[in-house]
Amino acid sequence: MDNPSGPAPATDSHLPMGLRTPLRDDAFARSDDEKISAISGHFEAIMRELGLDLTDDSLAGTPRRVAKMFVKEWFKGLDPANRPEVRMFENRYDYHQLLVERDITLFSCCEHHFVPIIGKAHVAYLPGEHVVGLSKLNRVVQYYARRPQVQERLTRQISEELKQSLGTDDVAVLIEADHLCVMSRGVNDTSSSTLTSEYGGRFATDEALRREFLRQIGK
Ligand SMILES: Nc1nc2c(ncn2[C@@H]2O[C@H](COP(=O)(O)OP(=O)(O)OP(=O)(O)O)[C@@H](O)[C@H]2O)c(=O)[nH]1
Ligand SMILES: [Zn+2]
Repeated sequence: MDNPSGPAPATDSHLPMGLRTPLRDDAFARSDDEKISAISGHFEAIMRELGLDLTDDSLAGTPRRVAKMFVKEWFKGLDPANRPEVRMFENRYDYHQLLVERDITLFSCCEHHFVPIIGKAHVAYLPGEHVVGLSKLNRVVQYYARRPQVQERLTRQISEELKQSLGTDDVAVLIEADHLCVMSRGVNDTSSSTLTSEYGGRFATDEALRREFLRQIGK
């Protein structure tokens, strides 16, 4: 959704300072279409500098394609207008055991190199008086993944959002991901992967519960 110019809610104002994605105050002063036009021009300059011929049929549309991909797909989680609404339902089933949403597809982008981070997120919580629609767990993961990220902050942002939305500290998040910046350049290591986790409430204190979560996600 485009933001008209004017004050917009600051991204992550609901999160503690240290967990917020660093953004300028005027981050949403321009509409998505204005950003796509500007980024397209900047990316065209990069391609020119690399010596590419922008009159080539196959390359001509690339600057705009990349700009659109950045604004509308890869980085759409920067815009608070895209923050998913997480509605809770009364726990009529009286279900209070572990609920695990595992193997959530995760596409993110390394904020140091602007190349993909690809992996899976596993999240769990202990339902109290309310339960959440399952897809909302996936949506929360996707919202925070679709930003320039480091895996540690992504893990904690998802955990904090779920604690607030679900109204409980009993939340677990584990992310396993491959960083293309490690695989395709620099150390060029294609076999290592990165695991991060955050355990809140009873997951932090109850080792048996944590073990059960890890067993259920196959760890
Ligand atoms: N902690 C953390 N580091 C990350 C993540 N993604 C990438 N990095 C690291 O960020 C670091 C950036 O370090 P620099 O030394 O400035 O960059 P570089 O010269 O490209 O480093 P090399 O990758 O070692 O070639 C690298 O070590 C990356 O592996 C992440 O999600 N979390
Ligand atoms: Zn990187």
